[in-house]
Amino acid sequence: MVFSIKRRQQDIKALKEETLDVLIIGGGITGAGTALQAAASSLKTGLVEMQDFAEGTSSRSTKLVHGGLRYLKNFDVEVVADTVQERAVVQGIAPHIPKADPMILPVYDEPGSTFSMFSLKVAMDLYDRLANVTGTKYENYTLSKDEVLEREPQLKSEGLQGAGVYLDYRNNDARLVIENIKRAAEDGGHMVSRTKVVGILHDENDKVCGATVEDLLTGETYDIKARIVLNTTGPWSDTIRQMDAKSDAAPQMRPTKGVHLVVDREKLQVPQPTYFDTGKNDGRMVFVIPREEKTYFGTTDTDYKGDFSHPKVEQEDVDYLLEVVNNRYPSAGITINDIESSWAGLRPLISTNGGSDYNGGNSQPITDESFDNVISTIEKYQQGEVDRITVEDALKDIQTSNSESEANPSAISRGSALDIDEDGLITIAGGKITDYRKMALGAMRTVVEILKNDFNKTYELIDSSKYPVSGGDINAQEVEEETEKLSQMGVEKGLSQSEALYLANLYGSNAPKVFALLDEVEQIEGLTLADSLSLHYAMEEEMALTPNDFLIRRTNHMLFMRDTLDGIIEPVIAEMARYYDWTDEAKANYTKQLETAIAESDLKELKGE
Ligand SMILES: Cc1cc2nc3c(=O)[nH]c(=O)nc-3n(C[C@H](O)[C@H](O)[C@H](O)COP(=O)(O)OP(=O)(O)OC[C@H]3O[C@@H](n4cnc5c(N)ncnc54)[C@H](O)[C@@H]3O)c2cc1C
Ligand SMILES: O=P(O)(O)OC[C@H](O)CO
Repeated sequence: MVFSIKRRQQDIKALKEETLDVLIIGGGITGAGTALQAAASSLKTGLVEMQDFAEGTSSRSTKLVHGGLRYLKNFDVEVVADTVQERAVVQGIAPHIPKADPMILPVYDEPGSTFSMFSLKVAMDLYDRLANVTGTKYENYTLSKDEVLEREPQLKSEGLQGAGVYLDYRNNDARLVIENIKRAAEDGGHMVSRTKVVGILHDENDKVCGATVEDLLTGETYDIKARIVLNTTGPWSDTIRQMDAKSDAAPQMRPTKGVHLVVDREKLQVPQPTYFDTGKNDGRMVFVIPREEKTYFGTTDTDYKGDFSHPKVEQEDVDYLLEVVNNRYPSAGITINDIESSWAGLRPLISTNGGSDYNGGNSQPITDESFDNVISTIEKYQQGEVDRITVEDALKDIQTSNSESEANPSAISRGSALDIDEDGLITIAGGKITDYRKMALGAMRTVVEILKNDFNKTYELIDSSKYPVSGGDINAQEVEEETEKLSQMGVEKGLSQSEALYLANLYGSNAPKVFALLDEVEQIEGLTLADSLSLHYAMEEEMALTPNDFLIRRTNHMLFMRDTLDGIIEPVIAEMARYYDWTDEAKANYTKQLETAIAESDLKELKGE
């Protein structure tokens, strides 16, 4: 399958001429996952994305596939139940992407601790039980204070009580999006980036029947006709609904900004993903995660009102995260000058989502007393000391705290909501990357029901829990062995072992297609052979239209390989200019765009450089 600028032109032609079953607005993980299920189920499917695929929130996450252990404190059990169970499903359909990587959660005796050692153990047991991890090699366990310090000698020992260790997964968020998009395209979906919805179309009955879009590469606008329009624009969800003149939906989104900073691993050595309270009694927890030869940490969680396409890292974000991390790792002494790269993203939170209802509830966070009472009651129930009624009574007696959630974004549920407006526009917003498939399934069930009832068109949905994304056709139980075998195919084609393994890890079952490019692609001067192949694969099979697309979202060069980035900018731009036959002006514009992105990621302005 070719997924290049040539395919883009074919898809645009089809979008102008066909009436789609479903038009999806937004090419982040929610839209991509929905498009995969729609196209795989043979619906006439189109998706338009105004930026690059995943350029919104879905490339700016903490890059975990996780259940959100801390959400249990808000008693968001349904969100945790859905997400923690989905981890294994996502790993099963995209085995080359999420990787099991147990999280260590140190507990300190300080005001506002999310967990005590006791409640942490019960929460981890609940977490494992919800995900059927109990009794497996990844079952949770606790560590004494000394055992924690043995693993993490840089960690602050004062007040440390011990730690819990429980299963979660690290993820490549942007790659998960593009592999969903590629699979949808392979199955006949028309997936078009740099195409912005600028209007919603209605029929004579004031029902939504498509959208007007602008091709941001050519400036052309055209109409796309569709039986159903699905709004999966995350933080922009209200913007789309407000664009719809027939929609009377009240705004529901409460986007909050989250920032991550990256330092060299030598600066901050953690053996595995580490997750702890900020120590500021603010209801926040922060991750510190090893990735390639770096360590990244985050996040903040602050209400945001700026340009959704361009959330920036501000001084107060840096100050906050440095204070938290230097407090937990006193010997690290990290300063802004140690920061090599960074990113900021917007959570698509739903403001009414205060608590446990997975699809948009409205309870508030519960008091510590209620939380501890429920935890101890569950513990007694598990020991057989009390019956189910007692547990149910404890749940019924939950007292919610004087609602802090107006002030505290971290107390807002990470659940999602699916809304259908009067004119038929469907919006699915909120949620997380981890439960994207379930969110998409919820949307697709609604879509096929409407197609059947209103258009007499019947479709059977595929089982998306077993339908691999592009690159996911490898045995999920033997990822390492299969990746090793794939890499050997690269070695046989002349790649070094390390380059072949790098490409096999990145592309999964698509790696042989990348290796096959060796028959037609010469090593580009200034690039490794692996990067030469990767760049051509990104342009021919992953719709990488700009240097930023390749260096930030198709690979980790910008964020986690900053040391070598400067040396490859020139040859990457030159090869893309040649491949796309850019004018000098276009080449200058893309160069400027990349320089700006790098300067922002480096925090050049904040460093006073
Ligand atoms: C700091 C942070 C950390 C997080 N960490 C994690 C994590 O580790 N694990 C996890 O599971 N979740 C995490 N999340 C949550 C997760 O990232 C989001 O829930 C998810 O990415 C939202 O995806 P989406 O597709 O709904 O939105 P987006 O990814 O934002 O996609 C919406 C898309 O719509 C496009 N769009 C908007 N308007 C238009 C228009 N008019 N026309 C065409 N296209 C348009 C935008 O360009 C954008 O690409 C985190 C979020 C943040 C902010
Ligand atoms: O939404 P939060 O506060 O759990 O933060 C997101 C994490 O960084 C990873 O999901």
